[in-house]
Amino acid sequence: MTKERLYLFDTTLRDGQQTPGIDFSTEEKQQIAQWLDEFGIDYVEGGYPGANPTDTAFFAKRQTNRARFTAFGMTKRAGISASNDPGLAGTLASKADAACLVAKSWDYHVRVALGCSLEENLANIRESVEAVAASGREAMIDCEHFFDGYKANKDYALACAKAAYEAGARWVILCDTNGGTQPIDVRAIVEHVIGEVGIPGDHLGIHAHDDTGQAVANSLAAVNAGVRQIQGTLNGVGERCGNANLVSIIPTLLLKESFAERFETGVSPEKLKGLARLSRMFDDLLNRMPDPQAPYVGASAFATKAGIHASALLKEPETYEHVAPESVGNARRVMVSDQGGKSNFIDGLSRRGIAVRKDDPRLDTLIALVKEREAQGYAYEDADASFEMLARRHLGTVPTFFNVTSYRCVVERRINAVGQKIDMSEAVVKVEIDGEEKMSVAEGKGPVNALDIALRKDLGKYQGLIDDIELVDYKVRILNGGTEAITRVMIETRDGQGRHWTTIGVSDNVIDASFEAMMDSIVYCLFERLEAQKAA
Ligand SMILES: CC(=O)SCCNC(=O)CCNC(=O)[C@H](O)C(C)(C)COP(=O)(O)OP(=O)(O)OC[C@H]1O[C@@H](n2cnc3c(N)ncnc32)[C@H](O)[C@@H]1OP(=O)(O)O
Ligand SMILES: CC(=O)C(=O)O
Repeated sequence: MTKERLYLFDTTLRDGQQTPGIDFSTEEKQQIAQWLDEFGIDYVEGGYPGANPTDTAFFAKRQTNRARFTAFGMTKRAGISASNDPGLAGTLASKADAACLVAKSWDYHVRVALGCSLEENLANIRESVEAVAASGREAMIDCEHFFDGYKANKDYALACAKAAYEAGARWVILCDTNGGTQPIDVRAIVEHVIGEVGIPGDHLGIHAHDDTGQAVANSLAAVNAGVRQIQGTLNGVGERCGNANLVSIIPTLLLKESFAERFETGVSPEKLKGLARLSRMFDDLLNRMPDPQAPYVGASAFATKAGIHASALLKEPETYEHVAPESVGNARRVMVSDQGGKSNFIDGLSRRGIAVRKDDPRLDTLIALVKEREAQGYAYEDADASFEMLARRHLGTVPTFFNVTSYRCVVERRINAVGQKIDMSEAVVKVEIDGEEKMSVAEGKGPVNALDIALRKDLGKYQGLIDDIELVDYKVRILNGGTEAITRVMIETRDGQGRHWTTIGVSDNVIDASFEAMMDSIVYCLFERLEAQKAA
């Protein structure tokens, strides 16, 4: 069966820029446009030339190689010609291949927001499309509030779409601007536009907002009804609750039979394997934590804690995975926690090179130990190194490298003669190595930092093995309220080769919890490195 082409239109750099908290620089726009272009997106809407200096500068040259570089704009205002309209002039002066102009298609908006007659707005749409086409660019019209407009005055909304199409628009995009339309209505309205108005589906697009959490569903409903262009953004950024998330839509189109057997897009299965990376690079550029539960690409999208799931998953991954994680560049994670059974633990241990048979009684006692410690406040699912140390200690394979015989830390605030506050934290750690006691003293920015420095200052013969490690993240969580609270500390450590590991400590004393996590981190590092030396 011949597949129909679906066109992907990305508006991260335009509607995404309307997201509270997002403000791209020109360099960031260039980087994102390059990612989208290489990924196989058909249209990259780069912004609104003429509206601000960043977008005007961005459109001073073509920023994509393969994708059509698209400028946003709005239809000309009433009372002036297209050639004299300053807004349209910015769009037409740009180096864009295509222009997507927003047009009012809800009569209420024409009256209230534009303040012109319904007929004048139709003329503005026609003349603006003609001006774009005459400039040699591909013309597109975003029919703003199309679905709300259709419900309020069907004939007028349709007249706007028809005016754009008949004036030569390559694409007429039906926008759910306020994001409140339901998939069943999107489908019925799009079918009506195609069936009764006569605009073919391969000239129609959908632009959906996520105000009811259904922008992806609405986009797919529109495709099922016949549209062949989908507008959306990376990770669903966009005004208010965001736009349709292309990072969810694209794998659905490529991997779900009901779409994959009917359609093809510019994204190849090979490129799709870079989807998780693209999504994470974009979050990184935004300085945001990736959403672990993001469909397809989140760190938890193919993770399981549940013992019953892990048991089946390890026999046949398809039992609990709707698609293969590798197809989108993600990975399966079978985690160890109080929700796990033998399957989770055997998998977790074997990934760390620890072989334990299912009938080994030490496996049952290790599981019981983890569950008991999780009840006390530990959480091993993200503390990989502490889990490994716990398991290895339980199996009797971790030597005692050193003993901490005591530690102390002091926090002092002094007020000097001119009333300035001076904070000082000092720590003293005593360790015993091969019968010899060593004492280290350090000052730091706070007590945990001072303790960290003191603990790693002099570990005698082991010092060379830990010189390149540093504490890169420190998280504290209070597990119950009040001054008697139990505190959980998670520490992330990195070494000179860029390897990371996470350890955990739990105590009713935050310093003690921190110290436990730091100790696990150092012991884990020594264990790994000495084992590697033995194996070499
Ligand atoms: C649904 C969407 O997401 S549409 C995209 C929305 N994005 C943006 O607005 C971001 C970029 N916008 C801007 O930088 C500015 O709004 C500009 C430069 C475009 C215009 O700025 P200003 O000229 O100062 O106008 P202002 O922003 O106050 O108001 C918008 C004007 O556009 C008019 N307008 C709105 N939509 C349209 C349209 N489709 N066609 C013609 N005119 C329109 C409004 O009636 C209003 O005109 P008025 O000032 O005569 O009342
Ligand atoms: C054009 C647009 O962004 C909208 O209607 O939502």
